[in-house]
Amino acid sequence: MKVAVLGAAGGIGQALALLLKTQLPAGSKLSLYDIAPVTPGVAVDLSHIPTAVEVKGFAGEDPTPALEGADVVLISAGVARKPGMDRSDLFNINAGIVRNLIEKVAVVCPKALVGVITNPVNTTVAIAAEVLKKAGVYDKNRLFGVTTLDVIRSETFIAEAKGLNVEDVKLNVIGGHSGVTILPLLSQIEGVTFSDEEVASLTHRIQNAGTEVVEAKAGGGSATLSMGQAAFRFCMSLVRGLQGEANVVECAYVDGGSEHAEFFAQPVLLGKNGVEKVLPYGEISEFETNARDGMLDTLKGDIQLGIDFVK
Ligand SMILES: NC(=O)c1ccc[n+]([C@@H]2O[C@H](COP(=O)([O-])OP(=O)(O)OC[C@H]3O[C@@H](n4cnc5c(N)ncnc54)[C@H](O)[C@@H]3O)[C@@H](O)[C@H]2O)c1
Ligand SMILES: O=C(O)C[C@H](O)C(=O)O
Repeated sequence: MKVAVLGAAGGIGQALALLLKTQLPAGSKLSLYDIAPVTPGVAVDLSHIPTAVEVKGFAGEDPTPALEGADVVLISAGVARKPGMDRSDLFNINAGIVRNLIEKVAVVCPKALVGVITNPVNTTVAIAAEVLKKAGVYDKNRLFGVTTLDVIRSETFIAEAKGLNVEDVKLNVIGGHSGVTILPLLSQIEGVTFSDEEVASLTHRIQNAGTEVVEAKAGGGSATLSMGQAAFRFCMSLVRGLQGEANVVECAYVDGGSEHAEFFAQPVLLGKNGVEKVLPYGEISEFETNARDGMLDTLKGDIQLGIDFVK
């Protein structure tokens, strides 16, 4: 199993690389790429940790050596938000970065499962899809927008608010990954009830949790450590699916034939070819129905921006 992290010298990349070095299955290869010259050094640093995972680092303009033979590619290359910015403000810089990296993926490892972390995810995933289509190698089952941070935040905040064991909180978060497009399905959590006020305030907190971190870091970036953990969880689920494990399910932003939008975050069953099956997200409340329907113009606009960028 070979996992490549693009953007590996950054805040997310380094946290993710550490988790992967310590917890990928024995015999795996971890390949780190970033334009930053420090990247081979990050790999040397990690290589002193005694695990059976081989780590190599690559810097410079060309990610090709890092991508050769990759089964999974995770992309966190790009710029992060500062206070006062929306994720969409990152489009001007990050759209081109994701396009260029995916062009290389299309040539070097077109069968890899690709997880896009770089914001604005609602748009960068559409960019990735268009680039892969242009190259004639698009497989919708192999491309994912990583929305796992919304899931782990929901689990954490709900457990805190309701005094639950966080291990027992399981839920789907659907839609996309920004503001109103993030929709946690609180009504589906078993064994708890929420007042209307709790639903409104928890939903709002989950939708704005990225901004909560951006403001707390006061210009020093956005979520990196929690995102490292979220990307790690998602990557391990991809790996477990590739290895043939049954019943591996995660929510992710995929081209899954949704009636709502071309890309939509919902639960997917993972397997040897990426998405084995797009799963229904189940019954939802009236509040959630209104929130879902209300997000769609925003989500579709974000997706169209990505399609237009490549065309
Ligand atoms: N999907 C999510 O839930 C989620 C969560 C947090 C952050 N993010 C996004 O992830 C991205 C990275 O965040 P971060 O905090 O790690 O930022 P960071 O600035 O710490 O790291 C980004 C890294 O990307 C590298 N980079 C820039 N251009 C590159 C290129 N062309 N090729 C390879 N590497 C390149 C930089 O050198 C840097 O090391 C941001 O766009 C951020 O908004 C997404
Ligand atoms: O909010 C951001 O800009 C980063 C990330 O998308 C997050 O949700 O923390």
